[in-house]
Amino acid sequence: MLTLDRVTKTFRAGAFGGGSVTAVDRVSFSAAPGELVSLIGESGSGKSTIGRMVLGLTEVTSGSLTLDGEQVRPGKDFYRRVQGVFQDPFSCYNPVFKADRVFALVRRAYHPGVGDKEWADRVEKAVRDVRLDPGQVLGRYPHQLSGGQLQRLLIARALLLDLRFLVADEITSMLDASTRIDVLNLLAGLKERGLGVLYITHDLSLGTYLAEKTVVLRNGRVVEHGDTTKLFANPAHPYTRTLLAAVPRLNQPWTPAEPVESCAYHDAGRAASGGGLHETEPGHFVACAQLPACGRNLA
Ligand SMILES: Nc1ncnc2c1ncn2[C@@H]1O[C@H](COP(=O)(O)OP(=O)(O)OP(=O)(O)O)[C@@H](O)[C@H]1O
Repeated sequence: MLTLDRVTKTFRAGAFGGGSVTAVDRVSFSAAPGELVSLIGESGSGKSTIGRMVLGLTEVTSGSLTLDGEQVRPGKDFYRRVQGVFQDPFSCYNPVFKADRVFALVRRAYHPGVGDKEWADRVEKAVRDVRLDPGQVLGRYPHQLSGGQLQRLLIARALLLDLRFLVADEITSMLDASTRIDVLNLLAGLKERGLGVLYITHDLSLGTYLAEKTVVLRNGRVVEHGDTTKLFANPAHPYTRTLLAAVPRLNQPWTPAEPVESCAYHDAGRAASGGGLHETEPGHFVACAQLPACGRNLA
């Protein structure tokens, strides 16, 4: 179980590091084994910073982030259980080495005692598990493989570890529509094996496809979270409603949501109960309970 409890990340920013940016502000949610949690928000809302903290790549400034009750401690044992897959699969491979060198690196680091035949069998199984034909992909250089194939090889690489949790950060944004669905189906298969997944995306429609839970972020804060079906059927926060209404149209520029942070109730709500989230229905939480007041800014 991944648990974030009021996790905050502040970066130093500005000339000589004099200023600071709060990229993530008291974010709380959890992801159980076999559950996919979709983290949605526009650019700069803090999604990747959360993903990086879960992966132990960025330190938490305050709050608690635990996996199965233990604080995230980057190291070999941790990365056996937690892995990340990112947007640009090409950047994860060294172009001068064959793509399946990523498997050899896993073997060297985590399974040095496994014999050649057994390792080859494990690699073949992992590659088949991500619906690739080993004969078609092994022994090839990255430029000889498609983005979708490379992305799937990275997931296969993760499967060779005792994986409990996967952070998938915009993994489908560089893929064409049909490959995107293939990769999403793959994530669905991983969930069925009991893997927890944090699925980071700015694409609402992809978020709903697989996620049990959705967390909507804005400027580093959770504005709404909960059961995906409930949240999409009955979005309570004006920002979520704006996101849902903002389906791109060919002849219309996308209009970003108006600020709602000035809403007095929003701040009062936060003060009232720490995280400030109000349960609008069982399993559905919103950052601001006096919604019409917030909505005023969006009217
Ligand atoms: N290392 C850093 N130093 C200073 N500020 C940072 C750093 N990393 C991120 N930020 C800031 O934190 C905020 C959140 O960034 P983050 O990359 O988490 O957003 P995001 O939602 O993932 O955006 P995108 O969808 O564009 O990737 C931004 O304002 C960003 O400029």
